[in-house]
Amino acid sequence: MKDNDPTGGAFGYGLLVVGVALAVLVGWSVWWVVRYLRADAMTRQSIRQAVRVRRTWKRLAQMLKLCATDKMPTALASLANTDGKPIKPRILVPTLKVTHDAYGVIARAGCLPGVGLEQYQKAAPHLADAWRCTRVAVTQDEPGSVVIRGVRLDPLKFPTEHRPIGTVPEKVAQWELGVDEYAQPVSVDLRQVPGVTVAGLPGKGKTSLINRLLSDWAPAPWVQFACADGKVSAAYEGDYYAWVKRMFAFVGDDLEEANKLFKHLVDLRRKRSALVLDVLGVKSMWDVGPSEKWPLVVLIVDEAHTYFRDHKGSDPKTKKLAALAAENARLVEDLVKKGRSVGILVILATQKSTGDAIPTFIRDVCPVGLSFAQKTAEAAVAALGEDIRDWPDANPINLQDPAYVGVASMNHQSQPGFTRIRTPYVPDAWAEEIAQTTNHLTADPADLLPAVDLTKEDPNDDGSMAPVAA
Ligand SMILES: Nc1ncnc2c1ncn2[C@@H]1O[C@H](COP(=O)(O)OP(=O)(O)OP(=O)(O)O)[C@@H](O)[C@H]1O
Repeated sequence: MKDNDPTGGAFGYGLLVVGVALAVLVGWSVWWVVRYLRADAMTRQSIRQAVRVRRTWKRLAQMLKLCATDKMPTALASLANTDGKPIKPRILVPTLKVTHDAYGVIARAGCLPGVGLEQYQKAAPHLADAWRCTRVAVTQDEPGSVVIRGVRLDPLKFPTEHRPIGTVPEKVAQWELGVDEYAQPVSVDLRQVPGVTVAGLPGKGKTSLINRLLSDWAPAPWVQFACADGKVSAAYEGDYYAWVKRMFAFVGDDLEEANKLFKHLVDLRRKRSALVLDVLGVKSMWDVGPSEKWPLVVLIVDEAHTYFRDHKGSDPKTKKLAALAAENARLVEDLVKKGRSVGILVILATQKSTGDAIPTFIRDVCPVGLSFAQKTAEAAVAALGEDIRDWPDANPINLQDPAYVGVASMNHQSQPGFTRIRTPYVPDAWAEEIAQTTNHLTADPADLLPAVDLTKEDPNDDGSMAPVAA
């Protein structure tokens, strides 16, 4: 009887398995083809690169000495070895999982006895050659494997754009900056940071960088902005015109006006210092985070040298300007040195990189520094500090090529070295849209505080006036 034929049943079952396997294979191939066809030209190249990397890995790993040799036979091999011949040592090839993005490949490679981070890092230049990458970096984020990032194209040379989404950022005071030389996102946590300096030759992207911070943060009720733009006499002449209504204060290049603004902010700093414990119940605002009632205050000082530069001359007008500049520097120093715990952040930008553009006593207390292209090694040092001399690859004097407009070198006091970042361009129209939809959030942070008497003298404060809660 045909129905009871066991070979027939096994055959049918086998056909079914083959059919399912074929269907899976076809489904998987279609998925890949669709993915490939939908990708842009750069990503397609990366997909082909990833296939090549996977295909050649076994051979390449052996040639680059990234394999290990296991001379000890396994129990199974010993059992199977009935003819008594010596058992061949096993060559262990590290596992490799490869993914891709527009810039190149990201591979996770397994570690083996004697083959770890150090060996992979040594092999990185050869991996770059074999995989046809501009750069390869090897890092380790967990024991047992390493991440190999290979970029076929230099992400620093590809201009990008950023469209702000107009919603409150998920993370408080997180500054999304762009991508590094391996196309990895770079952001800086500006909580607890009192000052940031931004330097660079004209037209290299300083304003666009600050525009992004404004666009991303403006929808948040926990932030208020003030701006001193030394490039213009009136707001409508400059880059921040669209933002004026989202700012509780704006001044142009008038030193006296700027002086008034800085004094207002120093008063705010002193009031907040007097009130922080009473109002927030903590000594530092960052213990509870900024809020609508106690917002983070961001002061942008663009073309900072306008307000601080030395005025030389003995006529009364020059003397007055010199005195104002000196006082401005002292006031801004106060904000940077004492503003952190009460939620004040100062961002200073300048085209000029000399000691009087951003006085070194202010620059050195700003934990984050960024510099776009610079013309001379001295200017790079003035912008980023002496350490930049030890990091020639990251030196902003190498960013003068027009392809690097929008690329900055950054140092952060919490980590050694410098990171080069491709910052995106934020077209004015997109920034204006955000400014318009968020200007109802503007409030002067001083108006949000209870009254404080700032005139009482505190004998413990070096003879200066200290505020006393009223
Ligand atoms: N991140 C960027 N990517 C690509 N192009 C950019 C970027 N940032 C700025 N640009 C281009 O450079 C021009 C000048 O940029 P921006 O005004 O930001 O420079 P700046 O350094 O602030 O100059 P200045 O010191 O004169 O104010 C922009 O209009 C834009 O065309």
